[in-house]
Amino acid sequence: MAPDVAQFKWNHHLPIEDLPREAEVIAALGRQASALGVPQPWAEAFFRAQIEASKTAQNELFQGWDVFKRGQFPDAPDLVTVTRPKLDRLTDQLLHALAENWPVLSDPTRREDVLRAMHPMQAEDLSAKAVTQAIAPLGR
Ligand SMILES: O=C(O)C(=O)C[C@]1(C(=O)O)C=C[C@@H](O)C=C1
Repeated sequence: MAPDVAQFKWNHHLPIEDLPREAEVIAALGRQASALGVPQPWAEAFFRAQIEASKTAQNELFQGWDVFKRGQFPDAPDLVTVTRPKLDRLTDQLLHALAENWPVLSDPTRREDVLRAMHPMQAEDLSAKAVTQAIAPLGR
């Protein structure tokens, strides 16, 4: 999703960081998480990490586009009507997956297993920095 978000922001010369949006997303997720049995502080830290990883990925894209003086992306989807609703659906799925797997995620003796299970993420189209940020809460 980060490239869709970044392309729209590039086209419209918008900053990558949107703190009011972050606060809104985190507050809503914290409430929903606790209703599903995932402690609110843990859920907030987890989703904050996903946001940090997203900003890292977007900044890395911007840096490359700056170097090559990239023009507009003609096919960038609209952030408000297309990409954010998609992100919201994905985030909701992620929240339910966390709730379902909470017994394992909250068991300190399973921490190594959880981190090992995240290894395939390294092969995805994300920098090591973004991956490390995204999975950090799982090792705490
Ligand atoms: O919705 C955006 O504008 C995004 O870049 C996504 C996102 C997020 O991960 O939720 C990430 C960074 C912004 O500061 C706000 C939100």
